[in-house]
Amino acid sequence: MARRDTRRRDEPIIRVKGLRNSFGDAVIHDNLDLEVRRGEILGVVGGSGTGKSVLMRSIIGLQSPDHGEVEVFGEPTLGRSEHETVEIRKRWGVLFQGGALFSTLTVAENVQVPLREFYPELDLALLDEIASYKVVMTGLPADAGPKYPAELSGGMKKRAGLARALALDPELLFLDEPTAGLDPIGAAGFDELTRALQKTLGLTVFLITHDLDTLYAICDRVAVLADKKVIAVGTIDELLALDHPWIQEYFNGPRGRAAVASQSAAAERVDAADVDARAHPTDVSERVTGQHSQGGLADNRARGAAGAE
Ligand SMILES: Nc1ncnc2c1ncn2[C@@H]1O[C@H](COP(=O)(O)OP(=O)(O)OP(=O)(O)O)[C@@H](O)[C@H]1O
Repeated sequence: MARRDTRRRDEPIIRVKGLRNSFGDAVIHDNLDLEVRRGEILGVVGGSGTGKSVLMRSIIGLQSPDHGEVEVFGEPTLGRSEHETVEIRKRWGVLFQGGALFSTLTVAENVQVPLREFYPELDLALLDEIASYKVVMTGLPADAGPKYPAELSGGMKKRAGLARALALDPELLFLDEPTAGLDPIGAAGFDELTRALQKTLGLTVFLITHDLDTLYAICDRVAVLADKKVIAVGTIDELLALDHPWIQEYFNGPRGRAAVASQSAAAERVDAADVDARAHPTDVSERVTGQHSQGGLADNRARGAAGAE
């Protein structure tokens, strides 16, 4: 599924311009602009109901905005048929809130859904092989493939959803609140996995989250939704320099401060782990599953979460 992309590396992968969404009289977005750069993890934050999921749905074509422009990989997506956007949709993967697995399908069958949709010519043996690979890649045990979602923990469901999102070897990954409902260790493990996948596979990640630890641990930039638009995009330090009440309260409140403390401690551990990793290099699959190093950040997030309470 290798593709040749002739676009310049510094062009945005997602460009949203003048977006407006409403439901009846309720205007959710008005003149919203956003650009997501190639290779970054962009965190998307905002109060509940500010329209983070509606924004993601507008980008991936599940929501028809009133007006505006959306380009993904340099191609417009709004107002085009499923058939016209098929080549674009093959290049992204989506993890919806809660995993959104089909409950009547096994984990492996869930992973195979996008493969069957976009590559109906693949035979069963190859589908099974790809599904097994994606399952292991997301840190699930190899025997998770034949299990049904009801047999999985919350964290395993998220990983299974991620395995499905990665089925088509996407360049762009959409994650909607991936750590919601996970305990601190599970959440830290998922963050590490996301970062390892992004680095190893060269992914661009659009990540909706309320989780401050996630923002500090893995996001390159953060976009803030408020007042029906993206009011600011930048690194957390850049956002902290802005005099906006919601931004100040969000990042400088008790949970924000706890996340900073936890992240500083984690960074020291990661530095130490990097030195160790250079001395004892591991192979790519181990790096992607993140299984060899899950302890460090998880321990610190647990301390951060405890400190935030
Ligand atoms: N299909 C729909 N019909 C009517 N209203 C909708 C629909 N989808 C979303 N909304 C409304 O749009 C607003 C934004 O919803 P959205 O799910 O994008 O918020 P969010 O920022 O992701 O919130 P949260 O952080 O709580 O998940 C909410 O008021 C929601 O009720």
